[in-house]
Amino acid sequence: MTARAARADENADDLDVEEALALVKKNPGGTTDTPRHPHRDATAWPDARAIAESAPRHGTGGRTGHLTPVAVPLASALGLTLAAPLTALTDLPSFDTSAMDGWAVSGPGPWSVRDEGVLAGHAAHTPLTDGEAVRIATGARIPPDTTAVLRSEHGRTDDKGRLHVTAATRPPHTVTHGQDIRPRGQECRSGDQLLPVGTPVTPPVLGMAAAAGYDTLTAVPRPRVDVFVLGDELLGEGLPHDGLIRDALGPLLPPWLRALGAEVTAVRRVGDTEQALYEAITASDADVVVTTGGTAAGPVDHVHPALRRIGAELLVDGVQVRPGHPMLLARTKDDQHLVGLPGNPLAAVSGLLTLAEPLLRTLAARPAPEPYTLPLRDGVQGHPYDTRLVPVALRGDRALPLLYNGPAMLRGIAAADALAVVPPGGARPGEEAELLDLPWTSGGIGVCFT
Ligand SMILES: Nc1nc2c(c(=O)[nH]1)N[C@H]1C(S)=C(S)[C@@H](COP(=O)(O)OP(=O)(O)OC[C@H]3O[C@@H](n4cnc5c(N)ncnc54)[C@H](O)[C@@H]3O)O[C@H]1N2
Ligand code: MOO
Repeated sequence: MTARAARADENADDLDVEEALALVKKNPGGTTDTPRHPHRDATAWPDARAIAESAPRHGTGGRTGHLTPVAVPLASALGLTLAAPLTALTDLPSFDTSAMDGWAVSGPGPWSVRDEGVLAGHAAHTPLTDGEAVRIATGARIPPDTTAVLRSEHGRTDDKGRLHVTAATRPPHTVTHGQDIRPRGQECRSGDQLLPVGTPVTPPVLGMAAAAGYDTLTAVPRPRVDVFVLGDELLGEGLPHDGLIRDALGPLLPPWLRALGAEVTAVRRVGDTEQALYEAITASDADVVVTTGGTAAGPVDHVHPALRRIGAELLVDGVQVRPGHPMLLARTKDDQHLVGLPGNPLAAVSGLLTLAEPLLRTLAARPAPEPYTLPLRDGVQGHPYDTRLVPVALRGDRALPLLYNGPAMLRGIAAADALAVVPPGGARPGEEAELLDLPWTSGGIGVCFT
């Protein structure tokens, strides 16, 4: 690795002095050589995720923890979860239907052909008599007493206008009873359950619901999220200057939250005072408040004091993960949670996936992604106590750890397909690592951001 690359691999996970000493000294308060975690109140990474996932079940959400279901027009329901079974409101097809363009025929041929044909979307036709045929389009209602549909490529009319079966049918020259007729109720009967509660609403679910007679779906709504971006040093546009830097999280968080199932109801810059933050949180009626910055112990880190003043219950106060260890989760009201993301941008992404993702998933009743692992192409340096989340690119069946993975850097994650979960102590080349997918790599950018 070049010196430049080594610098790019900087991780704020670089040990602080206290942590480094803890590795070489005996545990000061104990009798063994096992180092004690310097942030003993911090929650282990898997536990933090579990707490975030179950947090809404202890609020007003009740046992399931999800938001109260509502009737949602089909056009707005993509990505939601069904809160009532999708039960057919009609038989499908709702009438006997022609499966092909051709002729509806009655009895054995040859047939005399009626002058007027039958198109899709037209009401009942007069019954056919034995030996009669009528031109019919795919999807058109079958006239009563039709015995089969003869495909247009399997029939020809002679010079007297009589219809014959050509040799092309199998067996040749025959049309079997019921052929190319979709009988009413073939797919379902009115009242049949088509999809159970908990089904994610995908494009085919929308189509199925419309076909089955629905205009709205009973679904769990998207959790409403207010984003408060803290930091008087942040610029909304232009180049950094005079100690001011661009706000990277204002543009990053809203679409990512939407991809996690949220409706982003506000994105606001909040001044670096406890009062401003207190007012912003108490005025919010969102299901989830996400703050960025101000989680550590600096002179303008106001998240903890504001939460104390509100009387919020801290569910997670620091997590044993790098980057992002100062992240927090609080219950601000019975039906409102606050996720405090650290200000360093990759640390904020870590908090988003550790705390916001499971919290939003429960509120929206979305299914948990299937955990999966891949071998790491290169070894990854570990933190002595904490889990590391490291941006990786997926190349074939291996995960390639990316440089520029420090907490203040976005260059690695911007090129990544996933985050690898590296346990304390690190991972060797070829070792299997759990992967957290980024929503757009699995779902496609158009699907997940609508
Ligand atoms: N004494 C300690 N200092 C720090 C610790 C610690 O444990 N003890 N932890 C460090 C770690 S790790 C992180 S991460 C940060 C978390 O700090 P805060 O959440 O309080 O965030 P800020 O201090 O407000 O900002 C940190 C850093 O990030 C920049 N920032 C903030 N918001 C944005 C944004 N929207 N877009 C781009 N960059 C942003 C900010 O300018 C700072 O450079 O604390 C460490 N310190
Ligand atoms: O190292 Mo800190 O944990 O970036 O967030």
